[in-house]
Amino acid sequence: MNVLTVNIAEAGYEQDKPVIRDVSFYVGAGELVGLIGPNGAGKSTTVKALLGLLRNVKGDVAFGGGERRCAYVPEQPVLYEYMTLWEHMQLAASVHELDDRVFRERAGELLRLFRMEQDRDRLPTGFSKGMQQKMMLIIGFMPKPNLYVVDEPFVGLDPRATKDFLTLLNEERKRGAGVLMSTHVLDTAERISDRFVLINDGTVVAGGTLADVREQARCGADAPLFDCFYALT
Ligand SMILES: Nc1ncnc2c1ncn2[C@@H]1O[C@H](COP(=O)(O)OP(=O)(O)OP(=O)(O)O)[C@@H](O)[C@H]1O
Repeated sequence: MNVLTVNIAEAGYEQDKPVIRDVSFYVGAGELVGLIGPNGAGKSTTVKALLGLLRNVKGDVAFGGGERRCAYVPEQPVLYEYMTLWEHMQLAASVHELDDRVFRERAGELLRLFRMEQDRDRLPTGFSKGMQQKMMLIIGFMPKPNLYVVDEPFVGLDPRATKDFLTLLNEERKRGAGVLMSTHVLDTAERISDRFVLINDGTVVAGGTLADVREQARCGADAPLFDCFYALT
């Protein structure tokens, strides 16, 4: 079963000025798909298009797996200045209609995991960049969705937080959640992704497993993802 199927013919910010073209891929239940490509290639535009945040989209996007469809973890934290971490978490819980017992249980686990228990009643404007990013992850993980769309998670997180995040993501994948992860950190992407979608200049230039991508890039059987990326872009 696919938790996400994307068939975008065209999408962009202004009418008749498409930024991406012919972008098609899927994310199966339990799969992690790495969305990779150079700066300005169209990764964020693809993510915005599939989340329904762009007006000029031609094509179809289908979410599978029933309720609690999708959690989006943005690269730039989105936060309310006058709300504490705990209040942000409560807001997310109410948006996703979690009942209070489930909310408290998950909220406690997530605060513990990301070592933010001491910070729950603080305003996030006083948090470091990494702490703000952890806050976005906590909020994203709370509803236990079928699909996670995660934008560049590795840049602000320290090694310990990265490991905790990946551990949690793996647990979620075992439960059947799929993940679409946009990133520039290719060695990590290579290690954790089941498949890749490589975007360049607004369109998909390669896709599939690492072996598929190596073949499409005419790279050798041991070539790292970085070399394939370089060859294809
Ligand atoms: N709000 C916007 N309005 C108009 N054009 C935009 C807007 N945001 C991005 N673009 C254009 O869309 C193209 C693709 O940008 P996009 O942000 O999707 O790239 P990206 O692959 O996410 O890059 P990066 O790795 O740098 O984040 C670029 O040419 C960019 O200038």
